[in-house]
Amino acid sequence: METLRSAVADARRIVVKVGSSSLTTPDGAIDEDRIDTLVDVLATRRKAGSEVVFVSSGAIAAGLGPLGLSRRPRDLATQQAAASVGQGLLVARYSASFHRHGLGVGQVLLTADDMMRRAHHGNAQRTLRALLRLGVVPIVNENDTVATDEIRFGDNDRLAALVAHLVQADALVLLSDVDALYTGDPRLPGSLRISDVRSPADLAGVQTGAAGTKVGTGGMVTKVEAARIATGAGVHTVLTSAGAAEQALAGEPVGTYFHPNGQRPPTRMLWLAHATTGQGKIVIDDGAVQAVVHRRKSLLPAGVVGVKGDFAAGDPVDLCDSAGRTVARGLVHYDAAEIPDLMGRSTRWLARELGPEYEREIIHRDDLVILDPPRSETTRTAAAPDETGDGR
Ligand SMILES: Nc1ncnc2c1ncn2[C@@H]1O[C@H](COP(=O)(O)OP(=O)(O)O)[C@@H](O)[C@H]1O
Ligand SMILES: N[C@@H](CCC(=O)OP(=O)(O)O)C(=O)O
Repeated sequence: METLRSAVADARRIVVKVGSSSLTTPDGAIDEDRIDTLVDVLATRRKAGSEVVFVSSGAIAAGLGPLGLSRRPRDLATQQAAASVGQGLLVARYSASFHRHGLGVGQVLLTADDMMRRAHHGNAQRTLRALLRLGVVPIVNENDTVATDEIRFGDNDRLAALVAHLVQADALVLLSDVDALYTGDPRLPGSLRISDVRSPADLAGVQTGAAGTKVGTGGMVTKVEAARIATGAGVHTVLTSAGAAEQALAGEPVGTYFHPNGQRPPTRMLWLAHATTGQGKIVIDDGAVQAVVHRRKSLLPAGVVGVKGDFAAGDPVDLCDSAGRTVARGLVHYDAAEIPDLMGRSTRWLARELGPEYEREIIHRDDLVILDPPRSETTRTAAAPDETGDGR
């Protein structure tokens, strides 16, 4: 059944993401022909009246050639340097390519850390809306030069899903070097194309491997996760190859179509759940699990039984139950070093003994997101391949 694919063709606001492998040549240069072909499709859609937000990877890959590097570097600083060189070249190329159609572009670089903080989140949303209103095509990437290992996405698939939610897009199209999701690694015999995913149950038994090239990062794992985030927020999602972009945007039965299956939750909470990594852990007792998870209350010092890691007030931290499962994530109001003196105490006692400023919650409920189902490990899923990664 392909009928809902027409929603992609009809989408008034659409996010299109393209991966590094579809934009650059194996020797680390920008593939100008492929960029022009893709831009032709996006520009045509824009001129037909839809608002298009373009999430493009490829900064690191495009910086490799000019820096004389043959592979994605191992260390973060050199990756960031490559991104700094490549991002400028990439956007210059896009700018020239969209200019052929009389369209302007605007560069938008985001960090996960920024997006979950209320003020920054609002700024990014306003800027993207203004760009769309002005008829410009926003070109989004992670702000690689400032994102550190702890806080960065690494892959752009989840970033695209969260941007789709941020701009309230109707559809998300993920373009890669593979034409669809397969039941297993498409390079292996016997793997079959999956044309529709209606719910997570349709993914049972599907083998999603790591990146297939030396420049891509997330592989299918992050694309499927991105589709889950987007469809869970009501966004129609298609995964296919960059070469099939035109057909995908036209609602034709190419690639894999992920049916929307949820409502839009508050955007900032989505970023907190999917874009951040807990900078430490706070262990809470069973009563606090009940209060926070089931009754959606703030976390008070009385329910805290342990603290791990070295975080500062304002950081995202994971809340763990006594079995060690991460049940929630939130922006903490205290430094890690302050918490041992507070835990187990009532806020009234703390205010009396330490002063009124200690009457505040450990995490306010407005800054808390419940992780359902609970996670046994931290959320990072995408590990960037380095010089030891397998190239093709
Ligand atoms: N089940 C699967 N279905 C499709 N592709 C898969 C699957 N498992 C692993 N892959 C690999 O994932 C790769 C795409 O991921 P990646 O290299 O990160 O792309 P991009 O740079 O476009 O983000 C494909 O080239 C393919 O080899
Ligand atoms: N922000 C990075 C994205 C890294 C990356 O390789 O992402 P992807 O190709 O989408 O798996 C860049 O522009 O190089």
